Amino acid sequence: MSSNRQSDYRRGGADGGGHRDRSRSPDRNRPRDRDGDRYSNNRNGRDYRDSRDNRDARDSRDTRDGRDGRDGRDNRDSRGGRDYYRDSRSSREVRDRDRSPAGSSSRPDTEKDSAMDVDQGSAPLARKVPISLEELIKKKEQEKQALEKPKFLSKEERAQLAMEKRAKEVEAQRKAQDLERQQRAEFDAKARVEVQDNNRYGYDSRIAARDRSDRERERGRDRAGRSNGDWRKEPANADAASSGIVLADKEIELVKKRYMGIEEKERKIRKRNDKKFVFDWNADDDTSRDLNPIYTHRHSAQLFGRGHFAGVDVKDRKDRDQFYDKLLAARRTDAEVTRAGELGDMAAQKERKINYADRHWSEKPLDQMRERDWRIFKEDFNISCKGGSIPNPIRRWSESGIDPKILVVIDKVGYKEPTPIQRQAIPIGLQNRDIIGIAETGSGKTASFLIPMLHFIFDLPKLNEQNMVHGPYSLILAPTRELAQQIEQETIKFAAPLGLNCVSIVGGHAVEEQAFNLRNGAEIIIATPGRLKDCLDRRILVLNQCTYVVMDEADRMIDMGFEADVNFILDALPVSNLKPDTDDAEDAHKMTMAIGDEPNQKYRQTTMFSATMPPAVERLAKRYLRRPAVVTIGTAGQAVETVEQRVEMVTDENKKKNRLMDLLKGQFIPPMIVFVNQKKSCDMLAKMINSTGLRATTLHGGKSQEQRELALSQLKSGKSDVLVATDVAGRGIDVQNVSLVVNFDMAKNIEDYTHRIGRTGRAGKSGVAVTFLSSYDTDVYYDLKQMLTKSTLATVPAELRNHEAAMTKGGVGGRRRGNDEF
Ligand SMILES: Nc1ncnc2c1ncn2[C@@H]1O[C@H](COP(=O)(O)OP(=O)(O)OP(=O)(O)O)[C@@H](O)[C@H]1O
Repeated sequence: MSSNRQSDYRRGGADGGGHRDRSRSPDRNRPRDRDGDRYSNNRNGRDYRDSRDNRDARDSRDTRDGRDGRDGRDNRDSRGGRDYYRDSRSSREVRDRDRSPAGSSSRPDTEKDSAMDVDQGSAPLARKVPISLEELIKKKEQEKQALEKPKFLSKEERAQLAMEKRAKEVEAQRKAQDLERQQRAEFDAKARVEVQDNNRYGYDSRIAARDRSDRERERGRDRAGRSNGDWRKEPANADAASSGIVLADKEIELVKKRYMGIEEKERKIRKRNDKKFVFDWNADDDTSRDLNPIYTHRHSAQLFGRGHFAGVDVKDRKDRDQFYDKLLAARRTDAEVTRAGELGDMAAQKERKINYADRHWSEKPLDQMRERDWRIFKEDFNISCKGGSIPNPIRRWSESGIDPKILVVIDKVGYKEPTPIQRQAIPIGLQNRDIIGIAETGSGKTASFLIPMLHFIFDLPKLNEQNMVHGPYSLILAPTRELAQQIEQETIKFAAPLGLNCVSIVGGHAVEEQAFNLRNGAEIIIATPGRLKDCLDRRILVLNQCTYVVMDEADRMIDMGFEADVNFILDALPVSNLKPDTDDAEDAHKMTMAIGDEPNQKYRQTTMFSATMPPAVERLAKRYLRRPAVVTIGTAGQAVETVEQRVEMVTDENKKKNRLMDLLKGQFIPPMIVFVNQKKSCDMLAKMINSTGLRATTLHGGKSQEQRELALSQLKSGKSDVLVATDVAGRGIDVQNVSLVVNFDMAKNIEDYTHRIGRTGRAGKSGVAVTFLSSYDTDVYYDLKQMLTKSTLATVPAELRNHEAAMTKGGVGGRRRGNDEF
């Protein structure tokens, strides 16, 4: 071994002993360069690359060999002057490694080192002397200091260390895997043997599975008993538990979240108008599950028997209730039982009483009707009234207090139930009070004044030779001949069976003829103002004993310029029976009594009825009516709700005609009425309609009375399909079952419009009214718009709704004919 060393020395020359060692060392002991290549085995040692590692290695060798003539201390100094330090222990390891192949010394490292250092520092190898104690201590001290110095590793060294560490880890992992693989292989082999055995002995795999699950559960319970007693948690932790780690649910969730990337629910951002309370924590943030024991022992519903609600056994509950009932009953004394019975009876009686008192008015006898019932009753029929003490309305004809003979007639006529206006106006009329009655078209106003009038006349002495010369007992004024005649027909229906005589005095007929009709006297006269005035003027008729006056469609009479005539007629009435303008006029008792000593003398009763009551009528009312009761059904002046109002904007005359024909030949069933504003338009349209196959007839002021009466009777009898008329037929004309009214020309004012469309939808039946509206009708745009808006069966066309003239009362572009003009 020493000869080897020597030869190495020789061969190495100036390269030094370090090089000798290297040549002998196996490859793995060679230092590596930065790329990991091993340095070449350079013989002369001069070709070493000038890498830091090489320099380190060379330095360390030079230091040991002392060939460069410098002592070890210098070397150490020079080493210390470099920008890095080597761990003294590492140095020793390197030295040991270099020396170990030589195996020349068995001395402890420290000794060797000391010896070498002494050799290197002071003398050549031959003069080796033992190291002194001081030096040894000094050396130890130096080494200790060196150890305490901070150590800095180069990047390569750090990489080397990391590589070694990783290699160790990989090795450990590989070993663990090998072990696991081996265990599994053993387990599989064992399981195969077991399965073979089981099959051999017919062991059912399902039983095996069940046993296995039983065992699992048992194990779970044991474990749960040890921990917190919640064995249901165990399966979730089974894997962890098998590895000796029991994780809480929360921890498992966190682990999952970390490794499986469970998405965090986004926190709700509270909006301004959102719910009042928005909690800014998630359900997951609730820690009560971990901390509160209530969650560890959750309650599960206990169900008893089939069909019972969770946790409630109905039968059991019933039994228990019965038990307590029996117990309470047994404890009660006889006196208590009797008292309880009495109290129960009293309560039941009280309830019956309340229920009885609260019955609907239709279930109560008249004498049990309370103020509240009458209020409800009036609301039910939309009745409103004002003016003094108003009697209660009529619920049934039988309760009305009307003379039974009249009731028989009413029944014969076929009026089963009174209409709303009849319910309120008749009892007021029977009290001999003055009335203003306003109700929609076709609502039975005629009977409202006829029935009290007949009742009134019944109290008066029968007309005979002596008293008939003083004229009729009652007078009905109507604006048009047709209406007067219609009222006459209606009156005859009631009066004739009662033995009362009625005569109409209207224009168009010879005065002589009417005088002839009056020859036998008449309790009731129905007249138009003009002709009646004529008759009064001519002394054909006197009104000396007339005590009941009706002005039907009073507003129309004024509208037609009859106000002066009406005044003349009313002034012709006797003044002796005028009501006083005091509270007595509202006193029913005083008003029904005879005046003074005259047994047949009664106060004059004056009534006015219409569907519309414009302010001008009030002037008339103030002059001739005494403390009238005003009865209104629904809203004054409103069109009847049974009429569907349609408005079409058609200006062009030809288009209007075409549209009219479309309507007449459409879905509507005759009779139908077409209103125009001019007489000539009536004839022209009737001709056109006749040419299409429909039968049309006309009614206007230019026709003879016979022609007018014929036209109306033809329409009523069904001989004509269409009546083309002016406003002459607009008021009060009652033709049954008119299905369609067409305003070919819009009426001049809203009142006329209301009466025109009221020819259909009468007596509770339904009808349609179509109105052609043009730019010439702006005067009525506003009122029409208001009326359509109020109706539930009408729609306002956009052209009308947005029209300038419909925005303000009176419209634009023309002056509205005001009521005060008359
Ligand atoms: N109580 C009633 N029961 C059944 N039908 C009735 C009743 N009262 C009136 N009528 C009928 O109703 C229709 C309309 O009656 P009426 O002509 O008196 O109405 P109106 O209110 O005077 O109408 P307008 O305002 O158009 O003159 C008539 O055919 C009449 O016979």
